[in-house]
Amino acid sequence: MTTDLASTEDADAALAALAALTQRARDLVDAVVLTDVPDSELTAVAAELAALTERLSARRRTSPQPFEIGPDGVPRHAGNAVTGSANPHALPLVARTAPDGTVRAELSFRPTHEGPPAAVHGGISAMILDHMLGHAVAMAGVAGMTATLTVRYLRRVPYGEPLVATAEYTRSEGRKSWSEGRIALPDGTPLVEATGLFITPREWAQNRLPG
Ligand SMILES: CCCCC/C=C\C/C=C\C/C=C\C/C=C/CCCC(=O)SCCNC(=O)CCNC(=O)[C@H](O)C(C)(C)COP(=O)(O)OP(=O)(O)OC[C@H]1O[C@@H](n2cnc3c(N)ncnc32)[C@H](O)[C@@H]1OP(=O)(O)O
Repeated sequence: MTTDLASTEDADAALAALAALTQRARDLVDAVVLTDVPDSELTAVAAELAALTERLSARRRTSPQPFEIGPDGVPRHAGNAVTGSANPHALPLVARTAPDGTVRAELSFRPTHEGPPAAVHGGISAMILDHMLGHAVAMAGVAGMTATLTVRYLRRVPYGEPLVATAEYTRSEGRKSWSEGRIALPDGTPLVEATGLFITPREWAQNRLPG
């Protein structure tokens, strides 16, 4: 088994293996957050984890898996902190764009995302909305960096329950574009709303996308 993603022939298999490892790492984080085993067991597991970390570090990249446009024309970014299949920090969020340009993702937070007791941290909700709003402007053909993000927290965001995030591009003026979105209960009750200004850096506007 190789982890050398430079070889296109092995890239898909390596990415699948990395995604499987990443999911194990998420499961591990969840187990750490919720564990109630005795101290002696915590110490033993910590020693095993140190050994595993050393094995993974035998070969290290200098940055996460890159942003790329897949063979299907769909952008993917395995290393992304929100969507990345190869990033344990990612939910991962799977955002889909409808023909009308609306971006939609079904998601469920976990106890590891707790901020206030029994609720999701507001910064985590903002991160998801930042991504959703950024995705909406990107799908409108005006990808940009977040310049401002205004978040309104309407109701406590639960974890462990199915939720829906949606976002729409609203308008552009030159290199500035705006979008809006929300995280809601499946019945449409909004929990958090956001509006954002995204600015297309000069070099992207000249068709030099990042990556
Ligand atoms: C990361 C996206 C990759 C996209 C790739 C393409 C396709 C992808 C397809 C799907 C991808 C799916 C989702 C993508 C989702 C992304 C969401 C996450 C995005 C982030 O998580 S991203 C990290 C946080 N973000 C930053 O790290 C920004 C740091 N910053 C800068 O990189 C620069 O600062 C920049 C570029 C913002 C501006 O730089 P600049 O040099 O182009 O701007 P300049 O000074 O020329 O200003 C031009 C006019 O904007 C006004 N202006 C400037 N800044 C403003 C501000 N902050 N607020 C209000 N107005 C502002 C000026 O006042 C002027 O206005 P006016 O023309 O009216 O005078």
